[in-house]
Amino acid sequence: MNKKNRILAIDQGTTSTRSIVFDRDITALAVARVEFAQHYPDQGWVEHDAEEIWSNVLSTAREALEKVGGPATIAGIGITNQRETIVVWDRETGAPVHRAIVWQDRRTAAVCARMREQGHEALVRERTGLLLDPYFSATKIAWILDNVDGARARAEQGKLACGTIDSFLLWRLTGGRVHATDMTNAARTLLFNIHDCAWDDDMLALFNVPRAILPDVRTNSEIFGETDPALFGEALKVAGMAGDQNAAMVGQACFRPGTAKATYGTGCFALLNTGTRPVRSENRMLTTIAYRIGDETTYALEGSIFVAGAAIRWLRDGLNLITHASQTDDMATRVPHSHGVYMVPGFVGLGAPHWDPDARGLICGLTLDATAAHIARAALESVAYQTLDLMDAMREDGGGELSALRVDGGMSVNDWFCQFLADMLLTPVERPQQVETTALGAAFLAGLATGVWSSIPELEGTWTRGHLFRPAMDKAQRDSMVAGWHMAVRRTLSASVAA
Ligand SMILES: Nc1ncnc2c1ncn2[C@@H]1O[C@H](COP(=O)(O)OP(=O)(O)O)[C@@H](O)[C@H]1O
Ligand SMILES: O=P(O)(O)OC[C@H](O)CO
Repeated sequence: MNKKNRILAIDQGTTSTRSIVFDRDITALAVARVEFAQHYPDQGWVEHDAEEIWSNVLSTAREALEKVGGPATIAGIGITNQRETIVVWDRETGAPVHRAIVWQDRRTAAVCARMREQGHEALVRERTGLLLDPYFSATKIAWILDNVDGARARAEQGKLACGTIDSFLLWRLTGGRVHATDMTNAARTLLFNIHDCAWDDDMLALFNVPRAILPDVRTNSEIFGETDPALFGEALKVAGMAGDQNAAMVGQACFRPGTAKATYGTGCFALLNTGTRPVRSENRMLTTIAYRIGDETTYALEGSIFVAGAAIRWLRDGLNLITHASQTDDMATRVPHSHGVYMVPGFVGLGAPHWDPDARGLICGLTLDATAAHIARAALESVAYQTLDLMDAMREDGGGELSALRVDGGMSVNDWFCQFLADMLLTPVERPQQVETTALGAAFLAGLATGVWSSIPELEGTWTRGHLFRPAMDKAQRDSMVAGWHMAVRRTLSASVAA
C-alpha cells in the first residue's frame, strides 16, 4: 500500500494562516493555526508583512507535520490563499520590496475612477471578467512600482518578481526556484485574459505592469515544484494551488453547473458554477475562473462582499462590545427582532453589486431602547442581506433558482446567522460536516495530482451535509426587513454611485 496518502494543505487567509493534514477520508488529522498582524498605515490602506506570513506558514506547516509524525506519509502540498493581495520581491535576495498590499486596500480608488472616466472599463470587463475597482491586483502592483525607490527600473530589468500570496509562498517553499501562480489567482489581477487563459498584453500596457515581473500561470492541479528539503526534512511536491474562494468551491464539491457556495471569512464570496462557459453579468457580478483541472476550464459568476466576519471582528476590536465572535449567536437569539436597527458594513467601501469604494459604514434606526444585542444582531443580519443582494443579481443573470446554498468559513459556524440567511434567501442553506472546505479544496487539488484521489466523482462522494437550515420566517415580515435594508444601503452610497 502507498504510504504517501495524506495531503498537507496550507490555507493563508486574510487574518490567519492554517496548516492542516488531511487523510484520504477527509479527516483533518492535524491542524495548526496562527493569526497575524493587520497594518492600517493610512485611511483605507491595508497591508500585511509578507515575511510574517512566510514565517507563519513555515511554523504552522511544521507543527501540523510534527503532529502526524513527520512528512513520511505526505503525498503533496496544496496551497490556497487570500486572493488579489500582492507581493513584489527581489529575485536575488527573495526580500519583499514593500509590505503586501491587501485586497481590502483602497489606495488606488482614484486611479480606478480615472480609468473608468477614460472609458476603459468595457475592455477590462471583456478580457478579464472583472471591473475597475481597487480590490484587484493590477493597480496595487503599479502603485508599488511607482512608489518604492527604483522599483520600476528594477522591474523592467527583470530584477523583481511579483505575485499573489500563493506565488510568493511557492517561491519561498521551492527555495526561489519556481515563480508560478495558478489560473484562479491570475484571474484576479486584471491582467489575465480569462478566455485565452494567458496574460493579456493590452491589459499589461493599460495598467503599466512589465511582463518580466509576472509568474508563469499553471492549472490548479499539477506538480508546481518541490520544496527545499531543508524546510521539512525531505522534499515535498507542491501539487495544487488555488485562490481560497475557488478552493472552497472545490472543497464544497460544487463541480456541477448551477451549484453555488458562499464562504464567510473576513469577507464573503459567493461563487456560482456556470460550467465551461464564461457568463457575462448584467448586474455587476464578476466572471471568473472557478478552477482549471487538466484541459478543462470551469467558470463562475462571483459576488464579492468585502466585510462579513470583519464586521463581527469590529464589534470585538473596534467597539469592545464582545470578547469572542461566537457571543453574537446568543446575543442575536436574545432579542426577538432587530428593532429597526440596521448596520451597513461599508468599512472599506462596498463591493458587489454596488462597487462603491467611497461608500462608508453606517448604523441606523437607533432609539434609546436599542442595546448591544441589537447592534450585534444587525451586524449578522447585514451579512445575510448582502448575500441576498448577490443571489438576486445572479438569478437575474440567468443563474436560475438555487436548490440550496452551501456555506462555510469562520462565520458559518454561527447557527443563528445560517438560519437568518435561509430566511432571507428563501433558499435552504447547507453546512457541510467538514467546514474547513478551503483547505480541503486545496488538498483535493493536490491529491488529484498525486493520486491520493482519482477523479472528481470520487471527490463529490466525500461531501456530507452537517446541517440544513430551511427558510422559516413569515414572508411579509421578511419582505419588510429586506425593504428596510435597501433603504439603509441607499444612505451609505457615495453621490456618484447613488446617482
Ligand atoms: N461564531 C461566529 N459568529 C460570527 N462570526 C464569527 C464566528 N466565529 C468566527 N467569526 C468570524 O469569522 C472570521 C474568521 O473566519 P476565517 O474563515 O478564519 O477568516 P479568514 O480566512 O478571512 O481569515 C472572523 O472575522 C470572525 O469575526
Ligand atoms: O481571507 P478570506 O477568506 O476573507 O478571503 C479573501 C478573498 O480571497 C479576497 O478575494
